[in-house]
Amino acid sequence: MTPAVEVRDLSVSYGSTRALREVDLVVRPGRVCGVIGMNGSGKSTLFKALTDTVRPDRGEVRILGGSPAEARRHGRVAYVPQEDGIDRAFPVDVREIVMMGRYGRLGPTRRPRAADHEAVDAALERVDLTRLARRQVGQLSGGQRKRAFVARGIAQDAAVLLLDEPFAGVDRPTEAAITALLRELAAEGRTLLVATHDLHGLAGLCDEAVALRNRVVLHGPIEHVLAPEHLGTVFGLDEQERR
Ligand SMILES: Nc1ncnc2c1ncn2[C@@H]1O[C@H](COP(=O)(O)OP(=O)(O)OP(=O)(O)O)[C@@H](O)[C@H]1O
Repeated sequence: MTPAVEVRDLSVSYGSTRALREVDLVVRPGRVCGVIGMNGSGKSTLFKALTDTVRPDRGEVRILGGSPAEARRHGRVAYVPQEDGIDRAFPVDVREIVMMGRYGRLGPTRRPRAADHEAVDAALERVDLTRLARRQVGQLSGGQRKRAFVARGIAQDAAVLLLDEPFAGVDRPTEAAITALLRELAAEGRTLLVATHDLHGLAGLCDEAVALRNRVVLHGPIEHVLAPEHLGTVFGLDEQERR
């Protein structure tokens, strides 16, 4: 089976800062993989490599067997940001955010067709935001905004979703609702990578996890990575103790 995500010997730097070194990672379709590590451990850089927004020093990245540029062009990969990067004062509503997931499919007129509107309606329904479809994005709660961006990925029909801190700032019921939704997406065969520095909530969401400290320090089933004896490896406590 072609892996959903395949990273071989990937190294990325920003000037003299080596953000990722010699990373190998294979994630099969339909899996939810946590990408865990402290601030600065390279999680965002890995996502940038998967979305073709950073140039690696060396190594190879494949999304469903193709290059990240192809995956991006065909809308196979969607990014669900932690902070949405949209000015809260910017006049855009939930429906328009979700419609952005269809942009890659719109013709030269950029005018959405019936199929695009239907896909947006279905995505809104799925994340339970139908009733807030015309709400300005600046007037949403953090949890609602996250769901709007997950809906954008659903409308895009992306096979691979990259989620940045999906539980940051959301309450427990919202966390449970987001977890259930993400598990459903995985059950449909989509692949999810979930970046976080917080281990909370991962056990119920992820099948597996990779721990980064600018390189892969651990990768395996979620219960293995979260085992108490591995926390030192995941967070680098073993190195601190040796100092
Ligand atoms: N544009 C940039 N220019 C220079 N250095 C950068 C840039 N982006 C990231 N870095 C550095 O690369 C390393 C990895 O950063 P990255 O953002 O990938 O980590 P992260 O795990 O996503 O962190 P966080 O949890 O804080 O978001 C860090 O040392 C960071 O300071």
